[in-house]
Order: sequence, then structure tokens, then C-alpha cells
Amino acid sequence: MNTHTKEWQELADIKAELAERDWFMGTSGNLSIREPKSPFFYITASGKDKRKQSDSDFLLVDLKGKPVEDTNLRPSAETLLHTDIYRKTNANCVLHVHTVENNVISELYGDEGQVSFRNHEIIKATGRWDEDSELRIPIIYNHADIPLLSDKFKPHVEGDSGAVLIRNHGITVWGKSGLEAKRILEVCEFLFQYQLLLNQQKAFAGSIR
Ligand SMILES: CSCCC(=O)C(=O)COP(=O)(O)O
Ligand SMILES: [Zn+2]
Repeated sequence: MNTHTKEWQELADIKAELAERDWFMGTSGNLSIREPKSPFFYITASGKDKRKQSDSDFLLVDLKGKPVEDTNLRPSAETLLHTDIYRKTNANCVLHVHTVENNVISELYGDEGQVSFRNHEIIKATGRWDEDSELRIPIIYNHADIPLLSDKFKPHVEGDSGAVLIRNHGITVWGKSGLEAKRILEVCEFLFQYQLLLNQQKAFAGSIR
């Protein structure tokens, strides 16, 4: 392996961890991290099997999503959503994964435009420490046209950390550090699994009454 920056290596480590969870089915998913003291960020190359590790996993792009170095690699097809976040916030890492659970939740609650969680200890891991804290995740329509998707996504990018579900597509989360982004992603996926199991148990209990 070549020598890479600290951020490149951090993103590679996050990618390996998410791959271990099997969160990159069918080449889906994209990840990025800001290169400090520069207007650039590293992002996954498009269309690759993100479970595999190589020196050409990431390329450096500017805040318009254009490569800043000579490369044959294409930035993620969803780079625009990453640039939306880096332009609007001080976030330093963006993670996007497709899981069965985030897809089913987005479909179940898509008509409501959001899914909310309350009274879960794990919400504290997102920095919400009050007893009645709520974690609200907006759900947007999965426009195939990425500039249009970006237009619908942008209004939900409000702080330096957050999460948005794209209906029957996946989740995009961001945080001030790789650690924070990963924590938010794990909390969301935990809550999605919880909600689906709870709904299932309630339906089963209802059916045997
Ligand atoms: C293969 S899933 C369709 C594209 C997608 O949603 C995704 O997350 C991966 O696209 P990329 O260009 O980043 O590989
Ligand atoms: Zn995607």
C-alpha cells in the first residue's frame, strides 16, 4: 500500500468496519472525509465493491465534487449529497449505506416524511442527553436525478451532525468526526431494527388475541 494521509486511512478503517457489518450490498454505499486545512475531501470511487480494500478506493474532490488530481477514478454518483453537507456545515465525515432495515423503515414511514424515536437510552449516543430527547429522521423521495435529489436533500442538512433517509434507497449520516458519523449511523440502524421487531411482535400479539 502507498502512504496516505491520516484522513484517507481513517476513512479506509471506517469502510472496513462497515464492510464487516455487510452494509455495502451490491456495490451500494459511499463514504467521504474532509482533508483538513483544504477545501477538498476524499470520497469513495463509484461502482466499486466497497468490501474490497485498495489504494484506489478514494479520490480527492473539491466542493463541487470535481477530482482535484489526475485520476481514472470516478467519484461516487451521489457525490452531490456529500458536497451539500460540506458546503452547509462543519461536518467532516459523511456515510451513506443501504440496509434492508433502513429501506423497510423508509417505506413504512415514507408517507409521513419522517420517523421519530423517543425514550431510547441509545439516543444519548447522538449527543441528546435529556430524558425526553427525540431523534427525528426526515425521509425524502428517491429521485433518480441526483441534482433534484440534492435539492430535496439540502433543506434537511441543518447542523454539523444529522441523518436523512432516502426512501427505498438508504441513509446518509454526517458528523464532525468519523467517530461521530459512525455512532449516528449505528444508533439509527439499532433503532430501525428495534422498530421493525417491535412492529412484528405487536402484529403477532394482535393476531393471536
Ligand atoms: C449500486 S446501488 C446504486 C447507486 C447507489 O445508490 C450507491 O450508493 C452507490 O453508488 P456509488 O456511485 O457511490 O458507487
Ligand atoms: Zn446509495
